[in-house]
Amino acid sequence: MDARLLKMEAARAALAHVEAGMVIGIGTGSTAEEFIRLLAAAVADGMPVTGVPTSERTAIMCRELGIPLTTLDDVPHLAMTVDGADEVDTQLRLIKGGGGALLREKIVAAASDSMIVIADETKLVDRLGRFPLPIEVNRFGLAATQMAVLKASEKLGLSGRIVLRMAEGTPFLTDGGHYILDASFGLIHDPRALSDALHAIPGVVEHGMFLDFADVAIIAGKSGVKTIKPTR
Ligand SMILES: O=C[C@H](O)[C@H](O)[C@H](O)COP(=O)(O)O
Repeated sequence: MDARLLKMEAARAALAHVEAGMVIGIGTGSTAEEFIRLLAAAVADGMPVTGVPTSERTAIMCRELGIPLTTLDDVPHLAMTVDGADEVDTQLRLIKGGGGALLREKIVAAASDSMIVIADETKLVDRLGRFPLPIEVNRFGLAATQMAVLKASEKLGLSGRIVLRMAEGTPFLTDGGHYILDASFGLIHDPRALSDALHAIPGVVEHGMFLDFADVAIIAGKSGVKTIKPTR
């Protein structure tokens, strides 16, 4: 079964959690886009649902497909958010931000009663860190922030390349107008310590580790769809 079909299966299972009248967060990325297509079909069939998009890219797709949208300014508390991930570990800690949407995704997830993660089985890992960690940083003082990230990670015994994400020859800009540093630290032994260290750096806007966010992960694999809940 190809990856797209698996993503669709996970998205289909997530749609079963959506109830009429809900306002839900809508994630970003290729897996979230499978969910958006299915949600749009449900809306076209008369299901009253409103979405809060986690990126401009998601907003554009939702509008094109006729999903009604609102913002956290109008609805600051959501029933749930459905989103993909770059990595999911056994405790349902995530790495997100491969598409650069991590900040809005985290804000929306934090405003939601529950976060449902949808992914194909290639995203499941024993320990986070195979996927480079996206770190969203303010454009001001980039080199100083990059050095501070390096020093903080070295203190935690992590090493690896930290590179500025580029897009078509220029630095990639997030929806919030920030840069992304992609940090290839390798396996992250203590995600909480790294999270705290990154949050202590003034130029760091947010990082892509989602710790204690996901309530359910719906993982589609060759042998079927399974639902994982955190052990915390
Ligand atoms: O910034 C992007 C998001 O965090 C995505 O949810 C994540 O990168 C997974 O994307 P995909 O479903 O395309 O693998």
